[in-house]
Amino acid sequence: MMRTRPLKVALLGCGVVGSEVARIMTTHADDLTARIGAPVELAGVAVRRPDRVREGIDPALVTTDATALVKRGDIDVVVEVIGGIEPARTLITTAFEHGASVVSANKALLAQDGAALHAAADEHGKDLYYEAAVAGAIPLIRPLRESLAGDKINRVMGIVNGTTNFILDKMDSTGAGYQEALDEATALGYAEADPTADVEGFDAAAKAAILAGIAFHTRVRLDDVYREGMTEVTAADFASAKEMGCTIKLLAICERAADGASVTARVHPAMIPLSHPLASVRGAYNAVFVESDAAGQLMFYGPGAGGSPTASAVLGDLVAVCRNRLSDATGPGESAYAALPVSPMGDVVTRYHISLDVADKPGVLAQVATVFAEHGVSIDTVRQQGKDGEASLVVVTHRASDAALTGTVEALRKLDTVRGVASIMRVEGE
Ligand SMILES: NC(=O)C1=CN([C@@H]2O[C@H](COP(=O)(O)OP(=O)(O)OC[C@H]3O[C@@H](n4cnc5c(N)ncnc54)[C@H](O)[C@@H]3O)[C@@H](O)[C@H]2O)C=CC1
Ligand SMILES: N[C@@H](CC=O)C(=O)O
Ligand code: NA
Repeated sequence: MMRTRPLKVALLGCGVVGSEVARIMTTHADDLTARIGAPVELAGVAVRRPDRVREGIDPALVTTDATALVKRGDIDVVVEVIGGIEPARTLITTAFEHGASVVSANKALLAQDGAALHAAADEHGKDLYYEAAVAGAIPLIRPLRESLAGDKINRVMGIVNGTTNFILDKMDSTGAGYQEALDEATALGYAEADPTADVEGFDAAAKAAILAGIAFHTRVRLDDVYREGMTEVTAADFASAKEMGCTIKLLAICERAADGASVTARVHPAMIPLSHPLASVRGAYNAVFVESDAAGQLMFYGPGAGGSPTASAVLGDLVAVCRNRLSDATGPGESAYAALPVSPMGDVVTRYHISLDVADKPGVLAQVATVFAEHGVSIDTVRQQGKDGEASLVVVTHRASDAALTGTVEALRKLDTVRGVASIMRVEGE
């Protein structure tokens, strides 16, 4: 049954993502009408700089008063793509209060205040959808929230930040410098307004918090996620990785503990075997592995950043929310019933690659091996090579807890024969 009265959409932000959302809404108008069951029209576009020309957008729709737009009372769906915490948070809750549902791409806000925003949506009987917030164009939120709702998810691991994957890929494959690769990613529209969010791991950590919350039916906030960025990754690290038959990726890893009684969420650079599918993820692409009891291992892959890919996810949510509005229904809200504790990073068990600068003299290797043994960390391989009268000692461990590894490294630093700890990197994907 086709409705003729259009559903009204308010677009907040017309930047990299918002401008693509507006473009697709226009170019795909007929298809959207057929798929939704009613026309959908842009009722207003909130911007910061009204003087800029926005191709394909009626200037009469452009306003700098986003608050007045969300308060109109006749808006069906607010699409929030301005980013940041405020005024986005207030605009979203105001939208719910004035009868609108919300589609957002704002992972920073959802990781920080997702529970409160879901509560506001529930209070007003409205939808809050955010497929675009994690892994760009890749359908991941809805499969986790809906398709796998009958399964028990145990692990979500992968590359969820396009900017850093673009940089690491450039550094590894072309020898490009860090800043050069970051500048290119920014020019291509991949990076956050402040790229520190990308390179210091905050963006990936926000996404990890969102993924863990949905996968484990537990509230996980940004502060619960262990976070390391990729700014310390060096050409020497890539060389070490190559010697191991690995490359380096910034990974988000969310896991249910073996006893199922707790969960962990972490973001950090890691060595990945070249034989692992994640090793071949290029540019700003993302790839995420999901492991669950019944489905086994699933892989999701696609563009993780960029205006058009992200707009694809926003439009998918817009169609779903519009359909819900027409049938006076809402989709699934927050599910946090399991309320599992989030364990600290020290409880995480994985493998480690440690590079030490040591004195090249008898007994050093035995000393180092004893420290590992004293902390219960089993050594898998050791490689030593002379370096200017000293030596470089590379140790790869078997699986050990992060707490045991931290204690080992602290003890190694105290040895007179250890000149320094050149690098520590986790080894994943084996
Ligand atoms: N760029 C990407 O590849 C992706 C971005 N996102 C998220 O989408 C959101 C938007 O990102 P981008 O489009 O890349 O950022 P952007 O900076 O290109 O666009 C944001 C726009 O919002 C405008 N704006 C800021 N405050 C405003 C206000 N109070 N009222 C009206 N307009 C305002 C800015 O002037 C800017 O034009 C962010 O939350 C980001 O994390 C999510 C996935 C991918
Ligand atoms: N800056 C983000 C944009 C998409 O979420 C990224 O690089 O992944
Ligand atoms: Na997505």
